Amino acid sequence: MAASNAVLVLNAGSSSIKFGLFEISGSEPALLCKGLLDEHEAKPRLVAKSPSGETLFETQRETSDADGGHLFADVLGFIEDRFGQGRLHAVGHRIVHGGPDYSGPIALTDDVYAKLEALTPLAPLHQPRCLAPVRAIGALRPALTQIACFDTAFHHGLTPPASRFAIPRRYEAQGLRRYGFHGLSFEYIAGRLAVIAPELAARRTVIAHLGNGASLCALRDGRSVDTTMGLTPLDGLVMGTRCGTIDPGVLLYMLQQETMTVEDLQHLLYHESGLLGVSGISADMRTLLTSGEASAREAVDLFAFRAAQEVTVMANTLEGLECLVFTGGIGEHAKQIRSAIGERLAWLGVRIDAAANDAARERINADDSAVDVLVIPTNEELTIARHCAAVLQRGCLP
Ligand SMILES: Nc1ncnc2c1ncn2[C@@H]1O[C@H](COP(=O)(O)OP(=O)(O)O)[C@@H](O)[C@H]1O
Ligand SMILES: CC(=O)OP(=O)(O)O
Ligand SMILES: [Mg+2]
Repeated sequence: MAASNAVLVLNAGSSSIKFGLFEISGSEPALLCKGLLDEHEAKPRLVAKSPSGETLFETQRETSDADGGHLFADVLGFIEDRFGQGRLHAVGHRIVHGGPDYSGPIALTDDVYAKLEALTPLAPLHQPRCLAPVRAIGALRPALTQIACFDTAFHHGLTPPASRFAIPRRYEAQGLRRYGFHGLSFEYIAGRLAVIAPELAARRTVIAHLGNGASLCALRDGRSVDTTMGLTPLDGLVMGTRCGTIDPGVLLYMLQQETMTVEDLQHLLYHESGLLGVSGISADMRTLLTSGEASAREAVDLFAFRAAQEVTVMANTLEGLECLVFTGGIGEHAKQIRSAIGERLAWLGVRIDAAANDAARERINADDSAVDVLVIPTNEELTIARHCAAVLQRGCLP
């Protein structure tokens, strides 16, 4: 029987479920394979690749099931066939909202699960997608340990005024505050920055995680001191289908003048707004960048305008800007977006080198830039695997 030393990591985002299988016997988790579970398609699909990107396994279901359970059965079956029965020791999950109670990873019990499920209204696009695999895997392999790793945990130390909303104080006592998200990505980037550019580790840094969801983190001495998402992952930047920061009067208008229900309004803000709403074409940055339509250009322009605007808000919290890091699907791959944001920040001394940006080099600032500008691919799965290894080593199991 194989040594039971592997952890399956599931990273359920708003537009995809990424997975990674890691061996956790050494000092750093080692990737065994990675892949994608695509349950959005009419025919749900699983693709597994080797660490170098060669396809190891691919399967497609003829029909979709409500909770994607078939795909989790497929991924567990693949792992057991390829890496040995009994090899899998635990499953680590990205859980988007940890609420006020969780400042670090925790083993999932029925009690923890119930608390996380109760947070669904604060992340309606994400929390059900993050929790569905927990339930499916619990039903398929009840003996497997499951561990929750939170997007909110990295921002847990945020303090007023950054964490505070200007509403009556009694609501803060009920937990209405800025939580922040994408923390597993920001944590990875903070750690990576300390390795690849230790001279920048103490600099005033803004990390721009630009993916289907998008947010910024103001980083001081490796810790989050401000972020653009708030109580929910709806705040801050323009996103694929989310509006980001908006005049709250618009919401009142929708409820009163458009006589929308709360459900309609939630759908409008989470699913119909952002790049999709403004372009009327797509939520996908790749599609918009190649479209010739004026509305696509305008959506892209608004995305970059708002991102640059919010970088200055983060720089204000940091009392300066010395380092800017791009990550996430758009941050890593869309050179046009990096250069558009850089141009809008020229007055802060940001200068991007066109050739370095085109080649997506790790460092893309020009020599005369007052701000170091880097592109660092994120790795939320590795962060989750590290947390799982720590939880398992501490023996903090249910
Ligand atoms: N080569 C590319 N050029 C422009 N945009 C890209 C490219 N590759 C991915 N993207 C964009 O990245 C976004 C998805 O980011 P990602 O971080 O993978 O999403 P998620 O939030 O689901 O994890 C999409 O808008 C996609 O169009
Ligand atoms: C929190 C969030 O917005 O996540 P994603 O980018 O996966 O949508
Ligand atoms: Mg993501």
